[in-house]
Amino acid sequence: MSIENYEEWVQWCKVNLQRGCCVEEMVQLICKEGVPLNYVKELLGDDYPDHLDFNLLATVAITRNPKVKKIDTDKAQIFWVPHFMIPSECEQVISIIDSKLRPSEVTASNGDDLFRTSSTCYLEEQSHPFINVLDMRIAQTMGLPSFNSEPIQGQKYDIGQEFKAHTDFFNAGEPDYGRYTTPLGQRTWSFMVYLNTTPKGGETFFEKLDMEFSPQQGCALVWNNLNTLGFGNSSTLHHAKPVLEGCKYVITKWFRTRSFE
Ligand SMILES: O=C(O)CCC(=O)C(=O)O
Ligand SMILES: [Fe+2]
Repeated sequence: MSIENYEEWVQWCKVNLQRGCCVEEMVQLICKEGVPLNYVKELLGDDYPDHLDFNLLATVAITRNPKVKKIDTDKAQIFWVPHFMIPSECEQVISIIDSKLRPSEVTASNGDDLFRTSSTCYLEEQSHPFINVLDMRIAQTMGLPSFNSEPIQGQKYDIGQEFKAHTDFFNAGEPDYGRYTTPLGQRTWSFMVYLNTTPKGGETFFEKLDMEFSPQQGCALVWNNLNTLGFGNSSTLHHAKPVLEGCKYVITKWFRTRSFE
């Protein structure tokens, strides 16, 4: 082992493990200090979580499915799934969402009340037989187990409503990181389905890639929020642009690292 401050890192790991700190957050913080991953694994020994295989995560089934379109960029893994749901399925989910809606919340308030103005609801698997079918279809398409992913979330945007530029992963070092990542771990892949074709506006805009996607009924937009070291990929910054005409309905499912265990 030949990194600077080795003994200090050993102590730091010991103290923070004893304090019950989130190991994933520790891994990210040590990596951020420039310590290579193989040393981080050595420092944490048996406490290094085996489920953190981000290379495996980057090669899950959806990345190898010929019916899925890979978006042409080397900065992020983004996929477009045409006809993931048929129109009657979309209509059915829209009516379930309409019966459950409440205004959306953001995970950490940033002081901007207009940051996310859509309405939201959770669609737990047991809430409706079709939601269970959908949950399994999403997991199968991803090639990831659905347990330890978040329940499907439904959202509706009316005219003028949006979700300003944000990333879906949680930032290590931020005050609520531990709370958000316990017990499911970091967010990995985002799987979003457009339930209707919005006549104008409502595009999902990846500003760092200068790419945007218009809501098309039944199509899914899917992206990996992490890079192969497990860090949040800042190129996945995205903005759900304001709806200009009609409305927009989406469902989203976020997978988490602990689904690997
Ligand atoms: O509605 C969209 O286009 C994106 C939604 C989104 O980014 C989210 O819910 O995290
Ligand atoms: Fe998002």
